[in-house]
Amino acid sequence: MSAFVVRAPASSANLGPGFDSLGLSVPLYTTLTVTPGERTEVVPLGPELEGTPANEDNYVYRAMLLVAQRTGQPLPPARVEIHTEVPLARGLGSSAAALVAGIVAANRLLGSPLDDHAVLDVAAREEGHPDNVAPALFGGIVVATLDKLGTHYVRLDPPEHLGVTVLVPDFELSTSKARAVLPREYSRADTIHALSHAALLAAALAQGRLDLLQHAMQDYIHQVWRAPLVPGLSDILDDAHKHGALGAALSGAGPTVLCFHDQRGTTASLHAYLLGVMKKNGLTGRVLDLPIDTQGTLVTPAD
Ligand SMILES: Nc1ncnc2c1ncn2[C@@H]1O[C@H](COP(=O)(O)OP(=O)(O)O)[C@@H](O)[C@H]1O
Ligand SMILES: N[C@@H](CCOP(=O)(O)O)C(=O)O
Repeated sequence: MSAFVVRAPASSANLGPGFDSLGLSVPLYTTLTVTPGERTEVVPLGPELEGTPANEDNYVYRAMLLVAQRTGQPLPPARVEIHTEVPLARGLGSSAAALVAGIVAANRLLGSPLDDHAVLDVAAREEGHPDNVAPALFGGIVVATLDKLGTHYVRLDPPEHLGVTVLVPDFELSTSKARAVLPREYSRADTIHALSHAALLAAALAQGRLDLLQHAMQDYIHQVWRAPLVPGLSDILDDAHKHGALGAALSGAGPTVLCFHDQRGTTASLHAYLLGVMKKNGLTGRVLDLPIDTQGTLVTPAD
């Protein structure tokens, strides 16, 4: 088998009330160059991956082994070079991109015994929720569930003109730490609020109802609990729409914050506002405008 490249995108999960069930992909990529050979080598490259293990403990390699376990076939030896543009532990799904890329690479090495749905199921079970891995695999916006019966999903093409602005602070927040602050139980009122807003948000995204996003993205399931971990988040959720955002949410478990914008307009005032909130809170970071990635994970021949 010749060498090949797997490219998996970053993702922004939850989008407010779609906790563990709704996400979209953005064009920042984790790339694996896989060269079948005599022995296994894991080679993390570039500054973002400094400190990640260069051996079989690497998260990408552990993801590859999941396919061997699922199929009962041993993983053929290969050199796996890993590069990523996704900032780690910022709420942009770096672990999901690494997981999906590893699973897709191993599946390819084994002659593709798993179809796309099975790849998603392996990834979602490992991650524990499907809202990052589904858009990382399929691109676009994905609504997904994971339960005892498996993983189910609907992929949506992004509405025309819908763009994303992300504020990526210069500090890490691990997903496990940001999950640990969530309550174990929710009131009936908060549950109904979340269900109705997540359903409205999915329908609004499906029909391109950009006018509904600001309202539909209201959430009391996770953002209120995580706000103390992300200085400035509450201000942005309350006020970003006054500066041109169509809606705002904590991206995944944070600390990145996502705003939607209309690509036909300018985001200059939104950028100035977001940078100002960061400065007011003594933080540094960057603001990026990104389209929504529609390709998901791609496999191509290596040069
Ligand atoms: N390309 C990669 N190679 C190896 N490990 C990775 C890679 N991307 C992410 N990881 C692992 O995932 C961790 C971040 O995962 P997580 O806390 O879920 O944050 P997020 O997925 O939001 O970036 C990193 O600290 C690292 O251990
Ligand atoms: N639904 C999860 C999403 C975590 O996303 P990540 O990009 O922070 O890994 C959660 O909110 O915990």
